[in-house]
Amino acid sequence: MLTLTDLPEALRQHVAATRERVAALHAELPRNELVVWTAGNVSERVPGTEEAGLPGLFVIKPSGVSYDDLAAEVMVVCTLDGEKIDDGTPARLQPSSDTAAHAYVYRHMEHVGGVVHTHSTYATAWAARHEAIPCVLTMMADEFGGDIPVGPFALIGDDSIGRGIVDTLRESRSPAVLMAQHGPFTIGKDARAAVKAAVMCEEVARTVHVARQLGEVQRIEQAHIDSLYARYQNVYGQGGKQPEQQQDPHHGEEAGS
Ligand SMILES: O=C(CO)[C@@H](O)[C@@H](O)COP(=O)(O)O
Repeated sequence: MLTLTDLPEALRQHVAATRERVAALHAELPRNELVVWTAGNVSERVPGTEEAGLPGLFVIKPSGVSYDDLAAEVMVVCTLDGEKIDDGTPARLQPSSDTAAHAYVYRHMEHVGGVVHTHSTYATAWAARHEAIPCVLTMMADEFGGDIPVGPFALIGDDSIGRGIVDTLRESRSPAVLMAQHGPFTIGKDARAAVKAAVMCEEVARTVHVARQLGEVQRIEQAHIDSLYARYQNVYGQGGKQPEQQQDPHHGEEAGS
């Protein structure tokens, strides 16, 4: 078993910083009303392992622990096979029950640095119906680049959920997938981006549901979706990229391709 204290100092510092980020980001789940009790989790890939010639690692919350108690020192460090390393936490402290799903995503989507899972009400209601959320809002085009897809029903406990997430998201620009009759999983370049996608996923799930109560909704034309997505992903905010820097952040290709 890999032992944290045996790792190079630089990597130990990366692990410590990742633990701090993942612990802090878990507070965003109840703050944004995405979870009840402990029903949600955040993980982030530890940077620098490849450079050190070591196996990939990621940090995830311990299973079933209250968000009030999720300090950095109880964040669990796992290999990309989902195995807990000797990370300084008590041996009895088990990683999230979704660790296998997060690990599968990290093994099969190298550009992904963060994964989030919630059971947020409106997104989970769409998942209960096995129904993709149609791209009828500019905010959906901005953040999801189209519809939010549905993934297959899969039981927890092996690679089934992770495989369903990856197989679905590989066919979509969306950073969110609604796993049928379970709930949303989101990805991002880091854990913060994945938490943002989870917040936006619940927001648009609610808005589109309300709109459909009022009447028919109409999907935005694909050309407009592509244009909105390219702008938001590459120009929005303070970090506007120059044309040569622009790419699709979820898939590493040219935006809009
Ligand atoms: O849906 C499930 C369990 O069925 C989990 O996603 C949820 O309860 C969160 O579990 P963890 O506390 O992360 O182990």
